[in-house]
Amino acid sequence: MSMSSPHWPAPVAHGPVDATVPLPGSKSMTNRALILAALAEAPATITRPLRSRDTELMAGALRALGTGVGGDSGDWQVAPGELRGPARVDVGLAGTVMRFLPPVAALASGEIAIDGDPRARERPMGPIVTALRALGAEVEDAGRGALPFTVRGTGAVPGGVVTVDASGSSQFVSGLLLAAPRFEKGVEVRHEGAPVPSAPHLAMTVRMLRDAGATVETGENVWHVAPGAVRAREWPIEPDLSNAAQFLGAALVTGGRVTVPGWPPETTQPGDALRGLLGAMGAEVALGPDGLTVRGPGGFAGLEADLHEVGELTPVLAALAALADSPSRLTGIAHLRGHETDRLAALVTEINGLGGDVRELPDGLEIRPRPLHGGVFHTYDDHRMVMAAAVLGLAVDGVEVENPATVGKTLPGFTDLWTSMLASG
Ligand SMILES: O=C(O)C1=C[C@@H](OP(=O)(O)O)[C@@H](O)[C@H](O)C1
Ligand SMILES: C=C(OP(=O)(O)O)C(=O)O
Repeated sequence: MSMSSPHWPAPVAHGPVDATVPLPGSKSMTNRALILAALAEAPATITRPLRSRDTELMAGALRALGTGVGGDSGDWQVAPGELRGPARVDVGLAGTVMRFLPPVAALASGEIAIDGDPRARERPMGPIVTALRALGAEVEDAGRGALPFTVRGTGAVPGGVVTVDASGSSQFVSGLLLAAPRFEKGVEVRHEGAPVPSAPHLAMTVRMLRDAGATVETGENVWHVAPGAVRAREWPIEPDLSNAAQFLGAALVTGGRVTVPGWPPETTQPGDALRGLLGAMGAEVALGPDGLTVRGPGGFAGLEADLHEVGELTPVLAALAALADSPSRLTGIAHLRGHETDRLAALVTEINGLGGDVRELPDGLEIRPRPLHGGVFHTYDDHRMVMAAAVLGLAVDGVEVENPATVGKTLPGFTDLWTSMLASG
């Protein structure tokens, strides 16, 4: 369970920010690297990993299965071991752990009991459970296709072809693919259903598998991973570009400048789409050797965008939209109802609670800017609700953020980073 903490008064910006904000590593890359390193033939190092609740949970889960994951606060040294139970795995509220770990547990011998936070039991899991069974693993649940469940491993999984409906989460596909080289026949995942969200995250899975020496072929709604060894290699982790959203957004809200150093010239991270999205809102965006610099011209426009591929950017973009000069329409994000919380409902309730005008659409949000007032902003154990609240607080006096510590899911030092950014204005 995440700890709750006293309300955080989100600071108002009293002038344009002018700051360089180095960011910790990507959650999505760190948790993929941990899985691939645990499945590899030899020890390897993950450099500049994210150390946060979600990644510590992944490290803990892999340790519980017999993997060595060492290193106090910086790099992680991963020593693959024989995967075995009995073990208990806590996935917290981490989508990457609840969807990526069970296929690894299926490779272990013994019973692996998997559970998480109360909300984790409500997040969609059915396609992973059904697919693992179809691939030859034994999974015992209460018939709900949800957490908690137990994987009874025999030390090997036959693998083969499986059809899933991954319209609810790309992580169903990624989870099956990441462990697939170690399945006896490899795995071919075929998707049937409404479109799979989060294409960049799928590209990240394929890229990192290939970086580990796996043979991966992809087509439309089909991914094939051949059986084979997973190569040990160093995993350098890029800064988390999705976690850049609120800092870069602060440049837009205050008419200031924010630079995020280390922004990769080419990446599979969805946060890279911020360049185009913030540009469409009127930001001046420059990618160079110093990193990504965003400058706000003063006022800024709303956004009409399909965020299906970059859903995790929604909470911060919605907060920006509430402060913009014109209305916004964010679509393609029905699947956010299954995220840390129902993000569409949470954003409507909390922004409207401050006097906003946000309406829920079948697949998104319509946001009409209005003068906002202070009040308590509830965060529903969702790190990105804390980030969204901070953006609103830049321009609205008296925003009190409930349980700010929940931001530690992916960015434990957030409030300090935020305060330092404002201090350097
Ligand atoms: O694979 C990943 O690392 C992720 C995939 C996405 O999940 P969904 O496709 O469920 O939105 C994203 O929202 C999540 O934050 C991280
Ligand atoms: C949806 C998110 O996380 P998770 O990996 O738990 O799905 C997110 O970080 O916005």
